[in-house]
Amino acid sequence: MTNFRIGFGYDVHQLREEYDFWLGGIKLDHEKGAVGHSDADVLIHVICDALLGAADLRDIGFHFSDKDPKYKGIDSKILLGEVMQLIRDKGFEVGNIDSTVCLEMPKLKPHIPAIKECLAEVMGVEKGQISVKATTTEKLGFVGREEGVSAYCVALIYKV
Ligand SMILES: Nc1ccn([C@@H]2O[C@H](COP(=O)(O)O)[C@@H](O)[C@H]2O)c(=O)n1
Ligand SMILES: C[C@@]1(CO)OP(=O)(O)OP(=O)(O)OC[C@H]1O
Repeated sequence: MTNFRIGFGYDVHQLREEYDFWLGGIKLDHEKGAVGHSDADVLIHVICDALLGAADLRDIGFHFSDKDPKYKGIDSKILLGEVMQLIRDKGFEVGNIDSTVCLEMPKLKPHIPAIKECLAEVMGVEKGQISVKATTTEKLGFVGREEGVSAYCVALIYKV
């Protein structure tokens, strides 16, 4: 087996009024928020899945079941911290991650530095190892209708 491994994550959450909108560990000020068993932070969930996939450690729902009341409303930053521990316990460190959030509104551009800072702290890596990008879907599909938010992430990890 090589010292380098890649992983991929994809996730979707519904957007509804009267829910908080947590994304990348920060709370966005928006009229809609994401629905989930946890705080529904779609960006953190795809990072977790990419890291777990890279380390051959199944997926986020395997470790933190959405049927378990223990995780009801949980801050996804706690889950990401636990995932980092799992991959480090297996002897891996993060090379870099690259992610894309698909979201019609709000614009994420002004929030990217704060998101990177927050994720870097939770993961115990440098900000430069974390890339967060955003795109609309040009008003097409569930993202375009502002019914949901999706995200993709790839992660590179290596054996220390
Ligand atoms: N929620 C979003 C969506 C997009 N952006 C930024 O706008 C650029 C153009 O988006 P298109 O969907 O028209 O390609 C994109 O590259 C992002 O920089 C954003 O900040 N927040
Ligand atoms: C994060 C978890 C925690 O129970 O719940 P959800 O917020 O529903 O998120 P999802 O990505 O649908 O499933 C993964 C679960 O592990």
